Amino acid sequence: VTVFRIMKVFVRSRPTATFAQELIEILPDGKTVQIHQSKGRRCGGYHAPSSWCFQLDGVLHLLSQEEVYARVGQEVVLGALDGYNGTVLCFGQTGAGKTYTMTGTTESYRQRGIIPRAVEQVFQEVAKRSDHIFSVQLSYLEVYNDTLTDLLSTLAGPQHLAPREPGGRVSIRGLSLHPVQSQEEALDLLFEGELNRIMGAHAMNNHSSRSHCIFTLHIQSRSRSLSGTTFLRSKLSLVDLAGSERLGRTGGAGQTLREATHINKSLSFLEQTILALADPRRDHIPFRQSKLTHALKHSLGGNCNTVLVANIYGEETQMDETVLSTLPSRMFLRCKSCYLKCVNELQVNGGGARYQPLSEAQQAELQDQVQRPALSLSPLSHVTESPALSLSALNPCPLKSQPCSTPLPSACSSPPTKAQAFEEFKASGGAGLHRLLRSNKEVLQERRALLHLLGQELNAAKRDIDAAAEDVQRRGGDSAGRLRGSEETQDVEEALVGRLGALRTRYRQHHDQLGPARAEVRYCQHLVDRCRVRLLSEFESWYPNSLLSPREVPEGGSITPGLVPPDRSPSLVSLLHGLPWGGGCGWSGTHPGDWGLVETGARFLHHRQRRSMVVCRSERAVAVISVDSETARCLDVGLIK
Ligand SMILES: Nc1ncnc2c1ncn2[C@@H]1O[C@H](COP(=O)(O)OP(=O)(O)OP(=O)(O)O)[C@@H](O)[C@H]1O
Repeated sequence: VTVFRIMKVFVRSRPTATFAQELIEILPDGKTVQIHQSKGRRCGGYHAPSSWCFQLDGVLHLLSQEEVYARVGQEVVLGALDGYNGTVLCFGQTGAGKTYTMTGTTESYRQRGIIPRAVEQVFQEVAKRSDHIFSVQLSYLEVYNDTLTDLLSTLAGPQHLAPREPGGRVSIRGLSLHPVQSQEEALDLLFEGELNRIMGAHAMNNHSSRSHCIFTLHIQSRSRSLSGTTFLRSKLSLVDLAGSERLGRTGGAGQTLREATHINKSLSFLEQTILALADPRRDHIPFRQSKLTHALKHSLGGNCNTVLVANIYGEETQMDETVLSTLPSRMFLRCKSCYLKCVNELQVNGGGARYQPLSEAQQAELQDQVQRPALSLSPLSHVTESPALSLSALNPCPLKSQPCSTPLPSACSSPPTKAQAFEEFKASGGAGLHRLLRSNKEVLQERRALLHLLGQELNAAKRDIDAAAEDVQRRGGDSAGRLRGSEETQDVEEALVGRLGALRTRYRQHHDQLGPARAEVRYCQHLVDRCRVRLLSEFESWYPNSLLSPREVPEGGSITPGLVPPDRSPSLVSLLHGLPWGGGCGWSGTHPGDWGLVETGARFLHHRQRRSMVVCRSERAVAVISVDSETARCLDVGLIK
């Protein structure tokens, strides 16, 4: 019978200024949540009880990343180093903080999540447990629309493909395993995978939050002293599940609907699998129902420490999603240490949310999945084939001539170069990201300076040790020749030896700080790289849109500020020349079909139906001009001084 070694369930709430404390009540024991619903409110096709009470292993409300890790991650990591599989799994609605919990934000080192902290702890423990030989390998897998992608397949260098062992510990054929010797190496791979995920998401229409991600450390250890002891093997799986959403809520069609269907189906299968594992009467566990559950085989049942973190977004508008999709999921209800008592009406309602019955087509697809042979991995071709997100992408577009710097009415057919457009982007749509990049760079510089200082101190300590050791040696020689046995000599020697000991301790302390400091610099460097890639990739999607003609933009669609249609130029030019600051606010495109950038800070705001709004700014005033797009007549000018 498969049982969980330890199963814990936590709820983590994302902080919000409008936390619905009337509806979500956290009891003082820190382990109980009561959800209150207005009576008779219908949720998902059944009458919800008016009040639900969840008893958990902990409610992580307004806790820092460090505190969350201490409650959620530490024990699982220690278990993994002792040879027990461990899994931490975040689930919950979109935007509730799963990725924040698992990986953390790009904003600061302090806000790093469970994965980087677990990596840090693993290597700290490995260093401590010097009586054992450890080897650590790493894999990073993404499951999107029931397709598996190896997020580290792009890496050159030493890597192993996961073997298909007869006993079947690793069952995903083709998944690359990367040996890692240190925290830094492991974090490198984490960031590499994240980068691939971001770039893949960019290439594939931003599905980053629509995929499940499994970051796994494969740990193997053996005692150094006991010969003949067997290797202990364990897997530490850190799982960031795609956001659960009800299909109706997403309101999507086509790809969005397909994604949502896949997500919900795979989450439903995961739930069934966990329920089956938690039920001692079950002898068959349906791991092969979906790629996600297959990939998590050995990371859930058996001798596994499993921690579920239900991320919730505690705003009133999110209540249905929180209550329906996250808390009363049956997985959540029946897990060993989590039981639910419905204060009022649970028995009447039979408890638990019900999933929609599967349609015939869905059943057929499932049948097909079940019968499909072993999983295969799709190569990450979309990543490598996507346009390179490097600075070369910012080279001026060949179609465009020199930037126009002459004020109108001189004709100039040059819309902004790509590099200029990038500057514009950094000041507008990408301003937040650009600020973040700058602040991350500052943090990086600070950490680098600290590391440098530490290195210098370490070198100084080393020099002092060498000098003191020489001194000890020299005096030892002297005393052997001349002063042997005198009390004074013994005192001096003792003092010297004491000093040497103190210097060595100082050296060791600095040395111990060096590893984490290096890792921190690496981490910050990666944050900077990641921000840079994000900025570039967002620019790449912004840039073509910024060249759209308002006539090509669907009604009500947004137009990137900065560009105005050239065939409106005569009226605009005269209009702009009529403004209080004269012709300083010119604009450049005049060729039909071409586009011009309004210079000197004038911006095209939006175009709706027949109206275009242009904002021009000078040092003295701001003008908002409304133009009829058909006749190019000025409809209205507003001046703000
Ligand atoms: N505990 C928290 N403290 C501070 N900010 C948070 C917290 N949880 C989430 N956030 C912020 O909320 C936003 C959404 O979080 P996140 O991306 O982690 O959600 P998610 O559940 O992973 O969403 P998705 O399912 O779409 O991937 C992010 O900007 C994140 O930084």
